[in-house]
Amino acid sequence: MIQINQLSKKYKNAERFSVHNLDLVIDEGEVFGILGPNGAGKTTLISMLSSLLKPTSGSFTIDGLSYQGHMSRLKQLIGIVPQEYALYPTLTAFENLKYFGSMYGLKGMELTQKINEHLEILGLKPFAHKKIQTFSGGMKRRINLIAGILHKPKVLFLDEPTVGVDVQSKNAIMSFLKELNENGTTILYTSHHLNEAEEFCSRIAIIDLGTIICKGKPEELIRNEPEAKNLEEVFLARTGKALRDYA
Ligand SMILES: Nc1ncnc2c1ncn2[C@@H]1O[C@H](COP(=O)(O)OP(=O)(O)OP(=O)(O)O)[C@@H](O)[C@H]1O
Repeated sequence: MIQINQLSKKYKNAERFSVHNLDLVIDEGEVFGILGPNGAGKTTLISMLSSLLKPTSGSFTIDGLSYQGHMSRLKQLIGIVPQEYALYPTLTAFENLKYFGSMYGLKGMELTQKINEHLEILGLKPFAHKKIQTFSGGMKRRINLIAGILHKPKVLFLDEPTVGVDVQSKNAIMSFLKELNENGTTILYTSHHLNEAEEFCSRIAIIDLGTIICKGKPEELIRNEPEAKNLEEVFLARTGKALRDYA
């Protein structure tokens, strides 16, 4: 479903590559987790795959399509839920979702129905006509998520979808994502919540300094790391305890 070949990104004036010669294959129907310390290159990788950022070198295909020459078909195929809110604070939840849906060619009754259906599932129906600026972080995360999936993408890219939300919002988001995956959406997701990733992902890659340092099923990674009892212990054993500050 996603084939990544020797993908690299070096930002202008940067001293080092943020993603370096990365190879990865993600199969249809997977929930694939990209984990790594701050600055490891997770957002850079997802932004390239989402066509938001141009690679320095290397290539990738999604469902057999490369971003060169297939941009509009690729955009229809993928959904993006970025780490930063992409919402307009002075518009209502409904107006925001109408805007995002229309960007993907949805309109009329079909769009209204889809918006209402998703607001209902994620517990936001009573707030449909309230402005986003009055929403809590958890509510904004759920709207951000709906904005990324209204067009029923085959592949969904999520950059830390549960950062800064309470347990209730986190549960609502995760059970929604599980259902999406069960209905056929392939998911690529980044998170710093290792327990969540251990439970949610079919496979995981731990990346550091822009390269993959290990990958596999969560249980395999734990089994292969001497003395590790969970993914957090694998993560620390593989990436070390030093702080990761670069600028
Ligand atoms: N626009 C940019 N210009 C220059 N360097 C950048 C830019 N964006 C990111 N970087 C650098 O690229 C590296 C990877 O950053 P990236 O945001 O992809 O990491 P990350 O794994 O998503 O981190 P986090 O967990 O903190 O979100 C970092 O060293 C960062 O400083």
